[in-house]
Amino acid sequence: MRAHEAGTLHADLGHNSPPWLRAPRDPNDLVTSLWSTTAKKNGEGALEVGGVDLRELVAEHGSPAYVLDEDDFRSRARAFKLGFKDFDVYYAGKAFLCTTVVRWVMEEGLNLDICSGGELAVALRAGADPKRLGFHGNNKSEQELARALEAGVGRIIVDSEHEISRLIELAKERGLVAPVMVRVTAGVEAHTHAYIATAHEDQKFGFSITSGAAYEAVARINEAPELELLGLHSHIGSQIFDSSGFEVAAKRVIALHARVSDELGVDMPELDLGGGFGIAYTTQDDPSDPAQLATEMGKIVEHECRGHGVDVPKVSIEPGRAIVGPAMCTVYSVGTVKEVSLDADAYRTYVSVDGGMSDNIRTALYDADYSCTLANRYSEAEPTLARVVGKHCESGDIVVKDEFMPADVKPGDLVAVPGTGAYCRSMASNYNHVPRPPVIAVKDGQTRVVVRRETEDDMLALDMGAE
Ligand SMILES: Cc1ncc(COP(=O)(O)O)c(C=O)c1O
Ligand SMILES: N[C@@H](CCCC[NH3+])C(=O)O
Repeated sequence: MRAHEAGTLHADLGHNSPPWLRAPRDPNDLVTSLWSTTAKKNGEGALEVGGVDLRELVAEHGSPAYVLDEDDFRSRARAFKLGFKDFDVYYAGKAFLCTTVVRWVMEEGLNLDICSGGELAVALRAGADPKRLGFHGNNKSEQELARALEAGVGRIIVDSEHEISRLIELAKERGLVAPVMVRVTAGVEAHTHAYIATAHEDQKFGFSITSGAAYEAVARINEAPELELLGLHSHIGSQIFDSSGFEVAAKRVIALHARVSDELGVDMPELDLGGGFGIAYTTQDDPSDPAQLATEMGKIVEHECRGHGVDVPKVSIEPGRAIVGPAMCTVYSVGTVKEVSLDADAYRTYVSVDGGMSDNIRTALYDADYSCTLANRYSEAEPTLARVVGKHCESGDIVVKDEFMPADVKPGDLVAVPGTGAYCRSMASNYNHVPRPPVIAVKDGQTRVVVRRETEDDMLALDMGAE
């Protein structure tokens, strides 16, 4: 390994590294704001989460593994519940869902947002009260809708005229009344990656307020005896820090809410402003705390409702990432380390780990930034700018684009990546027939496997030609 002086590495890479990256004084230090609350380095420099030394966790359960800090998850859920005390809080299960998490969510007094028959099945298997479920999706099938109706799901968020027709038929056949919200598009350009923004006009979700489609959908639902109109639903996107997007969306949605009251004489009892609250993946992200968000959102809603002369409806939100994201980290084992020359003086250190884009697709898909730390030992070595990559057959198989790691990082070391709770296990794949890692809950020095590691037999079980 070439020797480097801390502080010169950034210059070495020139335009290949982000301008905000600075070599840390000590690459062993944990940037605690990026980690779950119980994460710390012990006397030997090994990472502990929930009182569990990750060296021991890997010795027992193997790597890679997602490590879920139960206390952290519960305290973030509770912070939303308490911060948004006048709201209903729906945990967005798409971020990460398993039966254990459904039970934690219910125990902490939150409701649950689901968006497929599969997520509904997990919620029901966990014993969730169906009334506390909100069912999303732009293309729910007849079977999914029928199952939701029969189970008694508390709200179905309708997203198209076809779905309204489908639901009327299904409810009529069953002699039921379906409680519905209307997903509207507020025409907001949220400041986030294009693939995770959902309130601009040119995308697949919702009924446009601007075009009049949202008003027409509401009027149609209001006329249908098989449907109970609960209210409007807006979700502007994900990983959002700038509250102006929420403000503009809330104004437009409440204006529609008021128009419905004026012209149809219907005071819809509810209003959902969605999720999307950003978390810190690197030191560049500065998230707001739930109480502050609640105050800001509550003020906007009240101000707008007062301005329109309508009663304030029961407001709900749907945070996913902000609850589970920081509660999990992924621990990997290093397999190979390589120095790659970029030009005359610059090079990059590639640290290959035993997972990659199959357990975290976000870097490849959204150009997302992550950070990491050496998790099994203290190192005296100086920091070197490294790129943590996976084991897949893609050059875009990157887990952490840029991070300063001790220059003596070597095969057999453990590397842990914080902030992997949301949209990592839930978006994991079997690419290259790599089995998906387990989710291991940690608390008070104990581990509990809440989702076991996938095996080759699990994968081969689907292969009808296998013996
Ligand atoms: C309708 C809806 N609600 C809630 C969420 C949760 O978003 P986040 O995990 O960013 O809070 C999403 C995902 O973006 C969503 O589509
Ligand atoms: N999957 C996205 C979030 C969008 C979720 C659903 N609307 C992410 O990883 O950031």
